[in-house]
Amino acid sequence: MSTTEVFINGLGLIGSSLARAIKKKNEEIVITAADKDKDTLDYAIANKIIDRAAGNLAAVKTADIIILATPVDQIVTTLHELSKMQLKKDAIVTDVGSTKQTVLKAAKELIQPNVTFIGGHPMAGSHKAGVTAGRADLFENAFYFLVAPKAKDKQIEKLQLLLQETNVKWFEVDASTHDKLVGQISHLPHIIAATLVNRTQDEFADSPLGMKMAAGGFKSITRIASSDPDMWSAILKTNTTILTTQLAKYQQQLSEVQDDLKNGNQENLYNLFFQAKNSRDKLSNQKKYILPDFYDLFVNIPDKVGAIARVTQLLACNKINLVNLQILEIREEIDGILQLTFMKEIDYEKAKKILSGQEYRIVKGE
Ligand SMILES: NC(=O)C1=CN([C@@H]2O[C@H](COP(=O)(O)OP(=O)(O)OC[C@H]3O[C@@H](n4cnc5c(N)ncnc54)[C@H](O)[C@@H]3O)[C@@H](O)[C@H]2O)C=CC1
Ligand SMILES: O=C(O)C(=O)Cc1ccc(O)cc1
Repeated sequence: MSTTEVFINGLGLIGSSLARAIKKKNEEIVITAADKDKDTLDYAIANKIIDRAAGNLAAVKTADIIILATPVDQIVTTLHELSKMQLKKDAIVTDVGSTKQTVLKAAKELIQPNVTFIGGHPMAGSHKAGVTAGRADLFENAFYFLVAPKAKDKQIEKLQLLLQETNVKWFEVDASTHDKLVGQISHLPHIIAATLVNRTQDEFADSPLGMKMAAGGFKSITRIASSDPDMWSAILKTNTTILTTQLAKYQQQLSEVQDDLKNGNQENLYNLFFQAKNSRDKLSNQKKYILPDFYDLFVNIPDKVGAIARVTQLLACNKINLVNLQILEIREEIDGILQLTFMKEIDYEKAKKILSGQEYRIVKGE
């Protein structure tokens, strides 16, 4: 039997996590990937996440399974491009985009004989992005939507077998139901988190200390505001009608709270929190389908040339695997704060010990 070939377009958090899961189960499957970012492909080759890096879509021609894992507007563009290319007989094209109606509409152009489109959407991820944040167990126990009006059972099973190592819970649904559901539980919360952060920032425009005093509650409700703007603006663009309605209903609830406050309606205000607590407590009691933890360490960086390079060098020399690095504050003549993100607690602990033994001060994460 010939080796299965997989082509992945977009090797960020989701694309690379799927690649890792595929390789974990079947090392012999050949994975070719394309990404607009060359460093991403270099990293993936160096870390054996994929076998071949492609400069364009040409290699899709020999692929048995094509996975589209770019921001959702780019998935639509790629589907238009694929519809003009000759794909392999019996090829399966799938995607991981967060909206499905727009994607399914574009996929209708894939009318080649024996080519099947299966819309997909894993309901797990993170506010972290990029190939370095991906992991084989990212989707463990998460729901994975399938929207496949034209696919036969055999083809769906083929995709499920390829992604078996992800250990997801498959859930077949139609595109419109999908977009309404994720609009309410995922897209609307991202809009609320982003607007809350911006509103609060505006409120404290003249007193930056206010924002710095934010406590646990503000941080947990706004965690997802750290998500990638490219990805989220693309999601909103492809779920506009549904989100407009959902936002209007949400605004209505906010207005009711405002009225209750103005009128001193304590009973309504009590019920607001009582009902919400009941529903939210039930959610917490469900089995944990949630995101894997990352470990963030915040380090004060002296205002010296090469100080950041020395941190990464120290970590590399001690074989500490860093998944993300972000400069949080850097102003002239003021020390900067570097946010170092680790996937494993052991890496985080080692880094903390090594850096605090040097000239660095751990400012958060102790
Ligand atoms: N991040 C999350 O939690 C989840 C994201 N999704 C969906 O998965 C898709 C990918 O998201 P992530 O992996 O999180 O984003 P990401 O930003 O980590 O990765 C996207 C990758 O696509 C590449 N890319 C962008 N435009 C491209 C183009 N035109 N051609 C080739 N490569 C291109 C980027 O360089 C990047 O490596 C999106 O459609 C998103 O809606 C689905 C479930 C969860
Ligand atoms: O980080 C979070 O809380 C998420 O909500 C992850 C996520 C982001 C986008 C999706 O389409 C599905 C899941």
